[in-house]
Amino acid sequence: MNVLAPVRRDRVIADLPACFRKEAALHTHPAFHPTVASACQEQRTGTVGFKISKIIVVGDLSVGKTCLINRFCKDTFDKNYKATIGVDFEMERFEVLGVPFSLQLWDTAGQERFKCIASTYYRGAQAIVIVFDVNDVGSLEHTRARPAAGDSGSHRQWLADALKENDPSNVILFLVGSKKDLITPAQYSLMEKDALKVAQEMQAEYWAVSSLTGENVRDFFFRVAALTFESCVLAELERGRSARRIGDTVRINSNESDLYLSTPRKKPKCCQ
Ligand SMILES: Nc1nc2c(ncn2[C@@H]2O[C@H](COP(=O)(O)OP(=O)(O)OP(=O)(O)O)[C@@H](O)[C@H]2O)c(=O)[nH]1
Ligand SMILES: [Mg+2]
Repeated sequence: MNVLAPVRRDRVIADLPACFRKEAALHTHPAFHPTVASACQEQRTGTVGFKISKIIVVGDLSVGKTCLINRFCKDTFDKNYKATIGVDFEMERFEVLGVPFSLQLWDTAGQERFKCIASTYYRGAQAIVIVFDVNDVGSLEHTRARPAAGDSGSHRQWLADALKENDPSNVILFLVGSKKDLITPAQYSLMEKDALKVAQEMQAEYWAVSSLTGENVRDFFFRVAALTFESCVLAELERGRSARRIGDTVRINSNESDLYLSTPRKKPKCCQ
């Protein structure tokens, strides 16, 4: 796809999309960070408009990573399982607060035998999306390294593996429960308690989606685009400032409603 193609009208983000659950959100601000909003208004976003941000999507085999990307990018759904071999990617262009912003969505293989190919593409991600199936508690356990009691065998450790190739303090994380259409509301509420705990431990933002019905898919990717954009602009501004004031400490993001972004990410327990 030509990255210079015009931005589709339905990829224009003028307001910060809301989080899914405030208990596990990257932040709960009602609007874009004021510094980001004014930088965009004054066209001081530096190279952000020319960059392509890499988003990697990881998780167990058959949890629905490919379907999630296809629902958003192509508005299609295939009920037949076709394993991803290695990796695949889709490009999506947005316009956020008037600034062009491109995301490269990397769809990786969940199957163990293709994982070594896929993991070579993990490097340089701005955001990591870790997908599990809300109907399969094992796939939630496999998102982090620590095995559940009594769970034996190989553990895929999606978070730890993806973080190994990236700077944990500069990457934003999303934990996504898929196939929400296959679970009853009662079962879902029970499962969500565990998922929120895992998301909090990872310092990830939690979402639950269905690629079959499309529920929350567009809202989720808009939130990914908006938060990745916000973090890119803040990083760009910080770089500009520190270049001008070498030796000065510049703190541009401090507010109590930031649940995760104002504190550097600790190494997750699973990596210790
Ligand atoms: N009911 C339902 N089925 C889904 C949903 N998402 C995916 N599936 C089905 O789950 C199976 C696996 O989906 P994929 O998207 O191929 O899974 P994947 O995570 O990409 O798998 P790998 O490429 O092997 O890692 C397919 O049969 C899909 O039709 C969903 O939201 N609802
Ligand atoms: Mg796939």
